[in-house]
Amino acid sequence: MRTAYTADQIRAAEQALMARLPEGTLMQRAAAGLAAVCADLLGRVYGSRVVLLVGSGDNGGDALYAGERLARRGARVEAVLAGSRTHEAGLRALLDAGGRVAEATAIGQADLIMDGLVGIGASGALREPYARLAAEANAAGAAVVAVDLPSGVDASSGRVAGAAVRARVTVTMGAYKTGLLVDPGAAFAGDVELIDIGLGEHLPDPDATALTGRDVAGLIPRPGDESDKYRRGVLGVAAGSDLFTGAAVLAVGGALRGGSGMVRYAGREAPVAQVRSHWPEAVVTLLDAPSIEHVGRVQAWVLGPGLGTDTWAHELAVKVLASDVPVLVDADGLTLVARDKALLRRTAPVLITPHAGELSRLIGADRAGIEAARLEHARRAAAELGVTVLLKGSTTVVAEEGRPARVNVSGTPWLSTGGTGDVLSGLAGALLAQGLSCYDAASCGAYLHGVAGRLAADGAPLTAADVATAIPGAIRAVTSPGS
Ligand SMILES: NC(=O)C1=CN([C@@H]2O[C@H](COP(=O)(O)OP(=O)(O)OC[C@H]3O[C@@H](n4cnc5c(N)ncnc54)[C@H](O)[C@@H]3O)[C@@H](O)[C@H]2O)[C@@H](O)CC1
Ligand SMILES: Nc1ncnc2c1ncn2[C@@H]1O[C@H](COP(=O)(O)OP(=O)(O)O)[C@@H](O)[C@H]1O
Ligand SMILES: [K+]
Repeated sequence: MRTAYTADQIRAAEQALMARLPEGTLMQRAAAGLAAVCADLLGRVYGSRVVLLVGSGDNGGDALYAGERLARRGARVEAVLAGSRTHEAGLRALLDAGGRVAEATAIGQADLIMDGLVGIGASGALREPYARLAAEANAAGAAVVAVDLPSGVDASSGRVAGAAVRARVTVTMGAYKTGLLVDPGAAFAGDVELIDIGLGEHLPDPDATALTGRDVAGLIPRPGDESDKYRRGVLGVAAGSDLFTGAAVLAVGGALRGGSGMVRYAGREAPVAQVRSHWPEAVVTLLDAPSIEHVGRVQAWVLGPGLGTDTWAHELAVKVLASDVPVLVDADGLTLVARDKALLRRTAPVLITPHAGELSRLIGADRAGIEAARLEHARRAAAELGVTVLLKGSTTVVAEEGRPARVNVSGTPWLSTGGTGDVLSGLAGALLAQGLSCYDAASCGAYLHGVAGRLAADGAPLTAADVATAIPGAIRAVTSPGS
């Protein structure tokens, strides 16, 4: 599991560690790791041109000491001093090693640019001349290596309030910062290399985590010798309408690949006909009234994809949410509960799976604001609504009160096509039906959905149905990697 921390958490851990070490030790560890990554990127250090963008704090200090190391190996290292102050000892070390101070025009000549403008000490949007230097570095065409995090990205949230450095690689010190895992920040970070500076035992519980394939493999159930279809969990799907039949087909498609023992589909005439013809495996109930009385026992429900928002759909939502099993609410189900939030007050768990637009209706925030601060809004929704939230988008965030947010980056932008969300709701619902908590079902579902998206796309457009088809391959990839 990748663990990530806020700037305050990192700072506190650093202070605890620093108190036990001779002054400057941590910065030398950071600089050594940073110089090694830069040397790798350069291939040949001797004769290469390296430009350091140096801010007034210790982030600039890291850059200067790393620059010193590269200069000692024969690189031509130039420091652009952006702040009103400069880390003095670092600058002296660089100059002693043959580096020099240069104007910003040097940026255009660089083979590699090191962004040491600001790190975890930053506050607010980049000020001048930092913002201009960030833009020049982005325009230069050289590989940009961000020190600790790309300047302009908020370490704790991933917010980008103005100009920001777009890094090829970010060399982060001691531990991941939450803002490196969450968009928009994550998109600026490039590949993130973690340098161990010994913070380990001083770190508190993480602010956010990201599951790895191995974590997912450890969490998802596998059938045992004694399994039967009922014991493996039965999922109910209440989705689709006469207008939107595809959503029902896709949600059931995702559900059938998610490992539950059985999928029961309940709906109106048109989606029932479609689900029957696509999925002989599903047990289908044609509802002549909005009731789940005759559907049979299930261990969890998926409610909402393509369901419509009319009175009939509302009545069905009321019945599903009145059940005593976990319910995943998606799409039109979210519109229904946004109108009538009392529906969410139930004793069994609720997992909601909105995209930013759907979440905006639920918590009265605007969509762009949610996309700019995904973590904050997912957490706020979890707290206000008392549910687990899976916020979809370029980075998926799973938030639940009292637990670190889980961030998922296994996906691909090819997933941004109609219907993939319906597949996700079926898949995550199937995991709920197998007994996973909302938190685990959401984060494992998002992870597998992302991997399935990658497998389905393989560099070209995909359809939502392709994603559903690729789910078993994704499960195989995490449970038996290399096979
Ligand atoms: N303290 C240590 O021993 C270690 C520090 N480390 C490095 O030190 C960094 C933190 O250093 P600092 O606490 O000195 O802080 P930073 O170097 O991140 O930035 C603080 C400086 O930037 C200025 N600043 C803040 N926001 C700004 C903005 N929006 N626009 C322009 N200027 C802005 C401030 O005036 C301040 O002078 C870490 O990110 C990491 O790179 C690491 O080397 C690990 C060890
Ligand atoms: N840029 C992106 N990168 C990775 N995944 C994405 C991106 N955009 C969307 N997705 C994923 O694609 C799916 C889209 O779901 P959703 O918005 O509900 O679409 P629909 O309602 O058409 O099914 C979600 O799982 C989301 O996280
Ligand atoms: K930086």
